[in-house]
Amino acid sequence: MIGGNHERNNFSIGVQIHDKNSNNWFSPIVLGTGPKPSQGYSAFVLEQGRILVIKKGSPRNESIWFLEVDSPYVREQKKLLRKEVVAWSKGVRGNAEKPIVISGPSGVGKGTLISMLMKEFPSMFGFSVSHTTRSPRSMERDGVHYHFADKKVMEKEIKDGKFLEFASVHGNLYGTSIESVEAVTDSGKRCILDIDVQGARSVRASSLDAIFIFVCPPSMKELEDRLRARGTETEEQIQKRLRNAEAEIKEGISSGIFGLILYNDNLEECYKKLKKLLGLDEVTSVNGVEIEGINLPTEHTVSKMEDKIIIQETGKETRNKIVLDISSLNGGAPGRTRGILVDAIKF
Ligand SMILES: Nc1nc2c(ncn2[C@@H]2O[C@H](COP(=O)(O)OP(=O)(O)O)[C@@H](O)[C@H]2O)c(=O)[nH]1
Ligand SMILES: Nc1ncnc2c1ncn2[C@@H]1O[C@H](COP(=O)(O)OP(=O)(O)O)[C@@H](O)[C@H]1O
Repeated sequence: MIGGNHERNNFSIGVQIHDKNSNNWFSPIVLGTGPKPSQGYSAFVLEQGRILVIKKGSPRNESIWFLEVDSPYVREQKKLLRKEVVAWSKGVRGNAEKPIVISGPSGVGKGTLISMLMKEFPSMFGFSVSHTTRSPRSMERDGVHYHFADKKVMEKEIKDGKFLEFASVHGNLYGTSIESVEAVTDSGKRCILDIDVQGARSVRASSLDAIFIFVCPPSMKELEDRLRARGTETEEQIQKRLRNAEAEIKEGISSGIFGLILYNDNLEECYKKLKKLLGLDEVTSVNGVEIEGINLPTEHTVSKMEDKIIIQETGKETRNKIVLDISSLNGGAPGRTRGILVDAIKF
């Protein structure tokens, strides 16, 4: 049962599950940010364990939602949390392209390449801001480069299921919170994750459908030079990072986690290759492609024909129709956003 909760001024709608066998109602753990209560809803049970919820009278990009009740993502979370779990995903227009995981040894140039990508395509990519227990470098800002976290607090949040993945790297705890990925995908942008090989392995084993890129240095000597030239670590920290680098490179190249391997010798050349891998080499526009919100007429009727949902405007002379192609559901991050193809037909 999905329902509003106006009386208690709780501004998100609640979910309850009815167990037919025991005739009991219970409240599952609800992951993701759900829709706010509205005047009316239409709902359809879809294949793959999802319920499509369409809200009436909603502002732009607030009207299409999926409650995932038995999707692969939800099944995985149920196992992890050992409780009943459901997850909200927001429907966004377009393909909600796959998130990009970038790994590589410290100092290889991951951060530099990601900054170049975000600068050239600001509306296309968003960075997943990780949590870490390491101290900030002088140029780093909390909430922008990392969420600098207290170890105890972060460990508790990991236990509570708030993290997509986490790992201990160079003696500190690092992790990607569900909320960080959600913040990027909710804005319709393609998410970039800069995480280590262990984190990439966890993401690979999860149901997050991502592409995996490993960045390699031209040599260990060059890696050492870059780390020293960056000047952000003490000698002891540099030594630790170099010791870890050899194992990381070996695993990165031979584990089969990474479908794409990129050598960062000449920076400009490497950046060009990265753009080519992401299919961006032909893109000349600075703003790239935007995934637009889905804008529905306030007053409408909803019907379902095979795998199309038809939303028809009512109460006006121009009766606009919007067709959602639910067979097109793909990409995005489960439990956050789902891409959906939308056709608008004007009469
Ligand atoms: N698993 C995991 N690794 C992360 C995360 N965030 C950063 N890392 C990795 O932690 C390592 C150290 O990162 P950082 O301290 O910023 O140093 P840098 O790589 O030398 O810039 C790098 O390999 C990052 O890719 C995360 O959320 N999860
Ligand atoms: N291809 C390259 N050639 C020379 N220096 C580079 C190259 N790529 C990155 N750098 C420099 O190497 C240092 C480490 O890069 P950074 O992006 O911080 O690495 P990471 O995020 O992988 O730890 C930075 O000072 C950066 O300017």
